[in-house]
Amino acid sequence: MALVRDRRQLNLRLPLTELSNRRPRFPLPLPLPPSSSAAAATSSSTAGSGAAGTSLSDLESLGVLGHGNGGTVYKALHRRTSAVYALKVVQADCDATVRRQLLREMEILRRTDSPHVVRCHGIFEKPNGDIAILMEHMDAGSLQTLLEASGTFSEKHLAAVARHVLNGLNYLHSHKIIHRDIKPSNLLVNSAMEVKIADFGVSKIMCRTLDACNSYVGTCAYMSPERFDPDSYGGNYDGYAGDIWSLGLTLLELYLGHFPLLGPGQRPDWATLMCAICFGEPPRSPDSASEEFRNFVECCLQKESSKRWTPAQLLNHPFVAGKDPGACS
Ligand SMILES: Nc1ncnc2c1ncn2[C@@H]1O[C@H](COP(=O)(O)OP(=O)(O)OP(=O)(O)O)[C@@H](O)[C@H]1O
Repeated sequence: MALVRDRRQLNLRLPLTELSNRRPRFPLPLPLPPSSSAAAATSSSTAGSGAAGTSLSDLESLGVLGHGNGGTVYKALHRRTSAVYALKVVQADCDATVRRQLLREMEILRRTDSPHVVRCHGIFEKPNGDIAILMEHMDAGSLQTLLEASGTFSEKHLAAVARHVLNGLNYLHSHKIIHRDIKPSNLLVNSAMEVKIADFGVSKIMCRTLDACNSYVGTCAYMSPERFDPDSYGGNYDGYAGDIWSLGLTLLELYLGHFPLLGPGQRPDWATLMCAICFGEPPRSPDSASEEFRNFVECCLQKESSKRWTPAQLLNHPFVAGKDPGACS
């Protein structure tokens, strides 16, 4: 687990292109997510009070769930209903990169309504300009924290994890959204052991089916070869297939208990990762894994992006298909 901790301490996230210093105001009124459950809260340009009657002042902080690049996520109690939420607060004076990620995240959360994607219940702007995103609380942490606690995942557990994430990716991709940062810490888990996709700060909404998707953003360790080195792969690439590569690496990491492209204890750095991803053979499951799991991982970790299976195809793969469709307990 030391490796995992080491890796998290390194800045493997690639910077977004800096915006100009001119800071646009957030577009108001802030959009509501489409879900009916969004009625739990709404947004406003003033004190965050909305049509459904919920305001930020109805929420009480129960503590900090974590800190991200741009903000702090609080566990928040809705006093009237006793419902518990996660409230992500990004300060008004955040830098341009964080602001841009926040706008992306807000836009995607506004569009998504799926049981496999962390649900947004409202977006508020506080009077001081801070932005607060009210989300469903995923009370069992992330796959990263579960991995650190358990060491490795069983194949049965992994099949359930894979099914949940594939359903989420199937939903996102069918809505032309590419996540671009699938990794254990962005896959959140609740006490029903449902796994949901979170953190859309570097995601992209494709305007047309064949849009190029060559922005160099995300966490480089989980990047597909064609994203890491687009020139060698003809420039543009299929970003949807990039999410599948990241999923394959994630599942293999959960199986092995360490990041698959590096040996246990090996310190990750940019050059090592670059060589492993672009010049090495894709990582494969060890002999101890079942044939089904080995083949599933191989279907995800194809260097040639066109050979990677789609989420719909993978949902029919024997590793996940036909098994207990329940949660990943
Ligand atoms: N809906 C949620 N329920 C429970 N915990 C959450 C929720 N959303 C985020 N968290 C936790 O809060 C912490 C910060 O999350 P946030 O999305 O701000 O950043 P991050 O994904 O960790 O990092 P970065 O901003 O660098 O991508 C993480 O530890 C995450 O697990």
